Amino acid sequence: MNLNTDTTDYRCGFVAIVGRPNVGKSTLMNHLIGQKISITSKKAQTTRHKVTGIYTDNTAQLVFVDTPGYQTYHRNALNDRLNLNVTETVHGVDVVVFVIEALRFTDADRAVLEQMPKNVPVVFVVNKLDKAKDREVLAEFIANAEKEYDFAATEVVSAKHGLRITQLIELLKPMLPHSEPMYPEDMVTDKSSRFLAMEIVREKLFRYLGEELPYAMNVEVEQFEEDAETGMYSVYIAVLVDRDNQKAIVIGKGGERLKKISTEARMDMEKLFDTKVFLKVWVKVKSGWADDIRFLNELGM
Ligand SMILES: Nc1nc2c(ncn2[C@@H]2O[C@H](COP(=O)(O)OP(=O)(O)OP(=O)(O)O)[C@@H](O)[C@H]2O)c(=O)[nH]1
Repeated sequence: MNLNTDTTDYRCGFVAIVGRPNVGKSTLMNHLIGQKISITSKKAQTTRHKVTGIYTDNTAQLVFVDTPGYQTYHRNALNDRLNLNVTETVHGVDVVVFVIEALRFTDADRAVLEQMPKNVPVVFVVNKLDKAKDREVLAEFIANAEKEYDFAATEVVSAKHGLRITQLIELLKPMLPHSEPMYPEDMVTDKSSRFLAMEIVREKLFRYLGEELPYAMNVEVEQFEEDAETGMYSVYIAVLVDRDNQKAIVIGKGGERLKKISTEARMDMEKLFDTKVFLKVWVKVKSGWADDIRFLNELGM
């Protein structure tokens, strides 16, 4: 791409994607930037870290910050930290994208809206358009939902099916300040490979553990090395759980589950990093960690 960034017309700014768990924020961001960097799962509350995705074209650069789902139950140190993260993220951005599911506007959605700063435009994005077959019902739903907040604009999309994503980008552009791009044009994230490797393993854990997955679980990169000669990566990742029986669940019968998780994670990493990857994943027991603020700090959360 040849960027014509010396004109004063170029726009660049920060966009926060917010919404209650499971409305499709991560899926939306993946489509917005055209690459899978934020993890998605059928289960709620999978995004624990702020992930930055960057979209660049000839007229604008949109820097997306993905926020963890807003959760009002299960209060512990970890969730307090998550909620703090949402509030911190929406301050200091140029536009907020508030995502809901088509035909569902719940109290949890309202709770997220209540955190919006008054001086930042909020774009209302109705996701899962594919689930709203009756267009008249959808129009009525949107008209009612628009009464809940003074939105700057409204857009309907299907993140999963990649519908109307371009329209959303075009809608957001004029809301950003005139500025040169902040990041190089070929950059899609400012997260390190180390972080991305961890996110990939977390995604596989959520995918393969289903309902058995305890929320009190985290993933830690113990070692991440690139061979200077071959370019091959060696990645050592620990999965931290609360109890021995949870460790057994993650490992699975005869080690089958952990093997599947590791193999798929390695394949995803090889695609993303465009090199061969040696990956070792193991499970460690760490009791009570979800309530240990100092430990959260050590994890960089
Ligand atoms: N039918 C349909 N499903 C979707 C759409 N977008 C996302 N989903 C599904 O909704 C579920 C949740 O998507 P995520 O992107 O993980 O949601 P999230 O808001 O990031 O969730 P948290 O990380 O829990 O905050 C996944 O199963 C997605 O495949 C869509 O446009 N249509």
